[in-house]
Amino acid sequence: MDETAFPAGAYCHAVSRIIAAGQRMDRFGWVPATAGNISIRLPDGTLAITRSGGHKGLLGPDGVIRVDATGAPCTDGDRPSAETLLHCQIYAHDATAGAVLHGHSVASTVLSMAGGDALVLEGYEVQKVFAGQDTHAARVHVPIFDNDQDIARLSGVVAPHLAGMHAGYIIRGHGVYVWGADMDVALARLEGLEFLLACELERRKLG
Ligand SMILES: CSCCC(=O)C(=O)COP(=O)(O)O
Ligand SMILES: [Zn+2]
Repeated sequence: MDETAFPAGAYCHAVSRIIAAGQRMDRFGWVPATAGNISIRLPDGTLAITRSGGHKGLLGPDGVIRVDATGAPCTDGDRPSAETLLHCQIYAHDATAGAVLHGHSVASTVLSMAGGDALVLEGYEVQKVFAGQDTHAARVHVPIFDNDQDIARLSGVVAPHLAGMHAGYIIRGHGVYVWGADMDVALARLEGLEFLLACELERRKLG
């Protein structure tokens, strides 16, 4: 790592934030098995991101690696998240994004498999956690994209929709992507979105 590229300790701080975020997501059951991935943008534009295949609730410092803005590992042989390109795409699209979170909750998985190309959430006080949502009477539109094992192709489908998003997006039968200016904001948005999805699932069960 080029330690001169940003303040000393910034990488270590990012790693500890990612480890803590993984633990928090795990407590909610949003990263079962080896699901999910987490990243932080570093001051030089590179990313600290979870290594592919590890349990995100049990990360150690070795479970986080560094990639460049295109997703290429900074250390030969490192294998970043299989979904790194989706993180890179968000950072490239939004210059203010500082952290990206991806989880596989039951609610996002089940609701997205019920059909449709978006979830529209309305009437919930918690939706005010999203930028531009000043009242429960507004509508939060969360797009749903069909899952695809070809992440480059999937990112091409997501790309034209990024500009209009304020709460993140869902990949069908897979999970959510959420981001924020820093890890605290990203976690608050993830928690807010997952709360809304859990409510929506309960409402539909009530009929
Ligand atoms: C068992 S989860 C399948 C892969 C996935 O969707 C995911 O989020 C984790 O992949 P990664 O390469 O980031 O560990
Ligand atoms: Zn995933």
